[in-house]
Amino acid sequence: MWRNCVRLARRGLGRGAVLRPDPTVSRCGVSKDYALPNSSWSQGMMDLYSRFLEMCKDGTWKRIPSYSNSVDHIPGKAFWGVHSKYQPQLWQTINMDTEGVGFEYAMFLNPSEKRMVCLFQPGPYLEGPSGFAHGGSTATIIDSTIGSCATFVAGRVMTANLSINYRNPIPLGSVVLVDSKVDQVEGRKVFLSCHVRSIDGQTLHAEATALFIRLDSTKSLQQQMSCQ
Ligand SMILES: CCCCC/C=C\C/C=C\C/C=C\C/C=C\CCCC(=O)SCCNC(=O)CCNC(=O)[C@H](O)C(C)(C)COP(=O)(O)OP(=O)(O)OC[C@H]1O[C@@H](n2cnc3c(N)ncnc32)[C@H](O)[C@@H]1OP(=O)(O)O
Repeated sequence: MWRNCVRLARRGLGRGAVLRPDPTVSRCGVSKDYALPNSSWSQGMMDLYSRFLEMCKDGTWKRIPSYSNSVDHIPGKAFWGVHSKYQPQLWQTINMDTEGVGFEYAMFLNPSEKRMVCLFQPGPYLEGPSGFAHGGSTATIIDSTIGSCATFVAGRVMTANLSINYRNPIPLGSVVLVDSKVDQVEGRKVFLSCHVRSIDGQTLHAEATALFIRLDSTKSLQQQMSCQ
């Protein structure tokens, strides 16, 4: 909002002027795709990213952009925009304006396999044990990847259960592949699983299972979340 105001001011609009939204600016800030290469990405991250981009060419995989103001870019049934106050600013959690310090990532969807992968390079702000990623940051990237996969098949979902086994710590600055897939859909329940591996596939860092519940369309998100 503050950045919107600054922009309007820069466009020379004073008090009383009719304010038309700048299409490049959302309610929540300037639209920016955070899941694009930047100078903090290691060669390993770049190589993996290029490999997935290559696999996008025949349509098997799709790159998922990441804006902090909307999740409506996830293909499929996703649509969150109706709940204005609670419109998810999901990626605010993981998108940081300083490159390289937090979550550097890119997601790719394989629609026919109902599979979402995330290339993830954790930065120094995510430190838990000295030199390694905090388990909570690993949980966040797993939840975000699995959640995006669940969103693709079921639309508006929330995590009901997330179970993670941490097998090997993730060194800060390394690159791992978070690989998630839908195992089963039963009514409103979406069961998924996920593996986090080093890019050479030799190290299993974590494995997870999750249950996501599609939100009841007859209830508002506010009712469902018991707030207001
Ligand atoms: C401010 C809004 C921001 C929301 C952001 C969320 C998503 C972002 C948007 C798009 C997604 C894009 C990408 C996704 C990326 C990341 C996702 C992050 C998601 C989160 O970070 S999200 C925060 C943590 N998450 C919670 O804060 C949930 C708190 N919770 C609840 O809000 C309710 O609990 C809810 C809605 C889950 C269910 O409530 P409900 O009323 O709709 O459904 P109900 O309780 O009737 O359950 C129906 C059937 O599921 C079974 N069931 C339910 N829970 C179970 C469990 N834990 N274990 C085993 N079975 C379970 C029941 O037993 C019944 O089964 P049956 O039908 O067989 O009887």
